[in-house]
Amino acid sequence: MGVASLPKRYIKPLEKRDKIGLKKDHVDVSISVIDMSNLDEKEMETLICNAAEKWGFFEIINHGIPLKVLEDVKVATYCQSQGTVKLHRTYILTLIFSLNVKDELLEYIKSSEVVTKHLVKVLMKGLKIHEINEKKESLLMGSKRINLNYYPKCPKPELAIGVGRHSDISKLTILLQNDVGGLYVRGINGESWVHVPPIKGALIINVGDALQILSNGKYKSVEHLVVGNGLRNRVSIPIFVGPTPNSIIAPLQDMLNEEEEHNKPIYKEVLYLDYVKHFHQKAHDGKATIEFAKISNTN
Ligand SMILES: O=C(O)CCC(=O)C(=O)O
Ligand SMILES: [Fe+2]
Repeated sequence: MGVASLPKRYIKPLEKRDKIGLKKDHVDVSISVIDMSNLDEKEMETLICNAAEKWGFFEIINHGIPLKVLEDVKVATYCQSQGTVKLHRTYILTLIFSLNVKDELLEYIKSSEVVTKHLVKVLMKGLKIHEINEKKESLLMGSKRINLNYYPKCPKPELAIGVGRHSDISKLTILLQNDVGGLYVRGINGESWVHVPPIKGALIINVGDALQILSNGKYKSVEHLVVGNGLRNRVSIPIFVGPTPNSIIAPLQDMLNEEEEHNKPIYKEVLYLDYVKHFHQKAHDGKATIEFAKISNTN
């Protein structure tokens, strides 16, 4: 799939184009790559919590999911996309879960369970929350959704709509990408866009809005976007880990009691399903969704 010239309907309006890579001098730092096999628990906690606070994004390697499981799910996604002819308005294909990829997906989801739980535990520890009971577990990881994204090579990637600036609404996203690249994260200065380099066997982890709300803003869900590639097809597979739809999300009470500087809640109680609906009501628009949960007058 892919076309020789980009049809008009896929072209992003001028005012919506982000200046990726134009200010080379701004792209001077990168997100952390955390080796999960090579650290003691304390060091790992520090690195993970710092990355979640500062960048909202990090990559993990040696996380325990066999390389073969990761490769198989990418190949299955790629193969699945080849039979599909219709692109979205955005020049991406989000594939519907299909029987052809079922085994690989189930294996991937199952294998990702241990590392997901570990990350959640570490991130909660960073909020001084040491016990995750059943109720909290359903709030933190009660739902999982997996997308299979296929970005066919694109004649004018910088013009195509692609995945616009947004933050994820999930609690945590576990993202697998192939070796093409194109995912950019908002840099900590709030201006630049920083490329998330593909690393064989790595998973990208990012904080979603639900975790920003639960942590009362301590962990950041950060804007990101995807630019297609002129020469090669890209595949990405995010697992969105989040609360169950009927959960009420709000800053976690136990953390408000513990943490001095985060004592005052800045987000109100919101039904997660309402939050999801609010997100889907509009086109991707950076960090606008989280305003929905903000307490408007914090004085
Ligand atoms: O394809 C990617 O790398 C990221 C996609 C994404 O941001 C999303 O599905 O929320
Ligand atoms: Fe995303």
